[in-house]
Amino acid sequence: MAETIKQQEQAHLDVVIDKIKIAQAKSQERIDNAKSDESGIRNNLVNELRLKTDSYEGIMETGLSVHQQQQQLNERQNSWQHATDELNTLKKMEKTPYFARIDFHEEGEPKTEAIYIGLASFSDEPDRFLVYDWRAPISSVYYDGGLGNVTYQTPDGEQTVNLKLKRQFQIADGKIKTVFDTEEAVGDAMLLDALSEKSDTKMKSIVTTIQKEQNQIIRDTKSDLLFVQGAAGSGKTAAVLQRVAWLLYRYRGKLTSGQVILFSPNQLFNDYINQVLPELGEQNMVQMTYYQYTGHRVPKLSVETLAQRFNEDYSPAEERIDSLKGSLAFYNAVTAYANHLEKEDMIFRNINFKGKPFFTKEKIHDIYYSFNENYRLFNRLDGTREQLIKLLNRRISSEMRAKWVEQAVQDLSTEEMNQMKGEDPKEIEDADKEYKFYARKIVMKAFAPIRQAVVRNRFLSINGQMIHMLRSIPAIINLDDYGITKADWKASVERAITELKQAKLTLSNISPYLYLYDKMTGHKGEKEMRYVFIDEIQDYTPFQLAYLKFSFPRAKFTLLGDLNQAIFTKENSKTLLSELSTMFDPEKTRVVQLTQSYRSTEQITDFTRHILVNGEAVKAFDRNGALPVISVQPDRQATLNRLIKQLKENNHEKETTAIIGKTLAECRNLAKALHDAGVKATLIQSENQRLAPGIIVVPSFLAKGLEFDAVIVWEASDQTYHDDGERQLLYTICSRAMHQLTVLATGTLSPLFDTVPTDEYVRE
Ligand SMILES: Nc1ncnc2c1ncn2[C@@H]1O[C@H](COP(=O)(O)OP(=O)(O)OP(=O)(O)O)[C@@H](O)[C@H]1O
Repeated sequence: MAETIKQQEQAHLDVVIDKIKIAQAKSQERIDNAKSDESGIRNNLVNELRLKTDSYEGIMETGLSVHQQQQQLNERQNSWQHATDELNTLKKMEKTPYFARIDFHEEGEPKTEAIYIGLASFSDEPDRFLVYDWRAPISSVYYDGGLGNVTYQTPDGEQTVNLKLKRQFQIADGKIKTVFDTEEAVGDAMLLDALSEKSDTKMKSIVTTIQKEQNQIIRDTKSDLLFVQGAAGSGKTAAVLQRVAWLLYRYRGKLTSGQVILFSPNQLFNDYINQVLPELGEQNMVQMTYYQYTGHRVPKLSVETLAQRFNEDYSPAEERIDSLKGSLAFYNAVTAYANHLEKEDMIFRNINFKGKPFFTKEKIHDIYYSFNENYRLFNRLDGTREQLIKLLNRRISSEMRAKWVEQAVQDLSTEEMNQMKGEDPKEIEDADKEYKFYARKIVMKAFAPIRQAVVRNRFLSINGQMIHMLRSIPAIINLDDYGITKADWKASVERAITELKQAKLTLSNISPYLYLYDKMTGHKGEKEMRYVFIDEIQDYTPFQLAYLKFSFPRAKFTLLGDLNQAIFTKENSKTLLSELSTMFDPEKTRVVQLTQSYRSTEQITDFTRHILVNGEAVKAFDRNGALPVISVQPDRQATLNRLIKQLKENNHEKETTAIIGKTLAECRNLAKALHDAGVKATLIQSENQRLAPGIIVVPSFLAKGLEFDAVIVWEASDQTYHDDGERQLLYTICSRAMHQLTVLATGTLSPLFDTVPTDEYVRE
C-alpha cells in the first residue's frame, strides 16, 4: 500500500481523534455538572429533613418536597449515567475509532461518499457522522460482498449502492499499523491475523472480521426460527453474540437486554462469553442454563444435572424410555393428557384446618367439574378458587360461634385486644358487638392459611398428577412402537415415585413435570421475552425445545448447534432437525449452514473432522500449524511423564493448555498426580468455577463451547473411548484446540482414531 495513502488516512484519523477528545471533554463536563447538582440536591434533602420533622405539617411538607427532590435526583442520575456511558464509549473510540472505510455511490446522488465504520457511531455535529456504527444499515455492505452493486436492508426496505472501495485498518493507540484495500468480504489477511491470536479466558468480539454468512445470521429480522447448524469452531457463538448486539441497536427503545435470553450449556461458558456484549457497548442479555431455568421453578425438588446424567449408566430399556420422554410424541401426549383433565381425572388434595379436612378433595372435585365443558383448565381453576374463597367467607360467621373461638376471645390479653383495635379502629357499641369483633378477627387470622392454600392452588397435587400421567401413558402412546415393554414402563414409573418421595426428579422428568403443571394452572409463559437463543442445541431434546417454545410464546428463536457434537443426546440429535421443522412455520424458518471452521489450524481441523465418520463438510481455514501428535505409552507413569514434558513445551510457548479428561473422576486423579509432581494446574470441577490462565484440567462435559491454545486429550485409550457412540464426544474434545493438539494414551489407542489418515498426525 502506497505510503501516501497511509499518511492521508493517518491525517484523517488524527482529525477524528481530536474531535473525539473534544467530545470527551464535553461529556466530562456534563458528568461533573450532574454530580454537583446531585450533591446540591442531597444537601438540601438532609437540611430539610433536619429542619422540618418536628411538627406533623412539617413532616407532610417535607414528604412532598423530598419526593420532588428524589425525582430530580433520579433525573440527574440518569443524565449522569448517560454521560458516563457516552464517555466510556468515547474513551474506547479514542484508541481505535474505526476499523474500516467504504466508498460508495448512491444512485441519484452527485458524489461518491466515504464513510468510516467503528464500534459505535460518532458525530461532531448533528447528522454529521465521522464514524458509523458497525450495526448501521449501510455498514452491512462492508461485511457482505465485493465491489460493485450491492444491496443492503434498511428499515424502509432494500437499497442499492455501487461500492467503489473497501479499506481495512489495523489501528492501535491512535496509530494506523496497516491499511489494506480489498475486494473480498473481509480480507483473509485481517482474519488470519485475528485468528492467530492467543486464546483468553474470555471470548472476544469479532466485529472487525465478521464473515458474509455470519452477517446474514446477525442481521436476520424475518425468521421466527433461525437455525444455525455449523461445524465446531465455525463462529456460531461469536455470530450470535454479535446478533444480540445488533438487535439491541436495531430495535433501540423497543427492545431491552432483559427481553433477550440465551440458554447456554453451562455456567462456565456463561462466564467465558460475558465480556463480549460489554465490549460492544451493550448490556448482557439474560443468560441461563436449562437446568437453572427449570430448577428455579421447583426450589424444593432436586433436579438431576446434565453432568449427573452424563455419568449415569442406563440399561438399554431405560435409554429407550429416556429417549421417548425427550420426544415430541411425548410432548404431544402430555398435551393430550392435560386437555383430558378438562373432563376428568384431576387429582385434588384436602385443605385441612386444625388437622381435619376443611375442604375435602371430593368437594373441590365437584366444584372443579361443575363448570360447563367449555371451560378450559385455567378458567376451571380460577372458578374453583373463587368458589372456595366464597365458601370460606361464609364459614367465618358459623366458625365464630365455635367453642375454640369463644375460649380464644376469653383468653385475649389487654395488649392483644388493643392491638386488634389498633388494626381496625372503630367505635364498638356494646358487649355483644365487641365479642363479635374479636371473634371475627380471631377466625380470620386462623383462616388465613386456608385462604393462602386456596390462592396458591395447594388443593392441586402436581406430584400425584405427574404419577397419574406417567401411568396413563401406555393408553396414549403405543409403547411397542418405541420398543418399550409395559413392564419396563411400569418399573420406570415406580422409580419416578420413589424419587419424588425423596424430592428428586430426573432430567427426563423435569420438563414433562413443569409442562404439566403449567397446563394445569394455565400458566402461559413469559410474554415479554422477545428473543430466545439456544446454544448447543444438539444437547436438548425435542421435548425441551417444545417446552421452551411454549414458555416464550412471543419470542423469535435462534438455535445454534452442531449435530456432530451431541454429547448428551446422541440418538435424539438426528431426529431433532425434522422434529424442529414441525414446531415452527416453515415459511418463517431459515436454516443457515456454516461449514468454515475458524478456531483451529488447518492441521487440527483436518484431523478432528476425520474422527467423524459421516460428519458433514467442515472446511479448514487456511492457517497453518504443527500436526497433531498422538503418543501412546506403555504405562500410566510414562503417560504422565509425557504429559509433563508437553506442558513444559506449551508453557514455554506461553500457551494456555487444557488437559481434557473424559470424566470428573479421571480429572481429579490427574490433578492430584500433577500436584504431586509439582506441576501447577487448575482443576475445573464444577461449572461454577472460573476459567484460569495457564494449565487447566477439565472434564469433557464442561469443555463445551470453550477453546484453548493447546489441548491435551488425556487417556484416549481403547478403554476410555471404545464405542462408536463416543465419536462425537472425542470430536468435541479435540475441536477445542486452536493451535496445538496432543493425544495421550496408555496401552492401546482408542480405535476411534482409525478413521484419521496417518499423514494427518505424528505418531510417537
Ligand atoms: N469472523 C470471525 N472473525 C474472527 N474470529 C472468528 C470469526 N468467526 C469465528 N471466529 C473465532 O473462531 C472461534 C470459534 O468460534 P465460536 O466459539 O463462536 O464457534 P462455535 O461454532 O460456537 O464452536 P463450537 O460449536 O465448537 O463451540 C472463536 O475464537 C471466534 O472468535
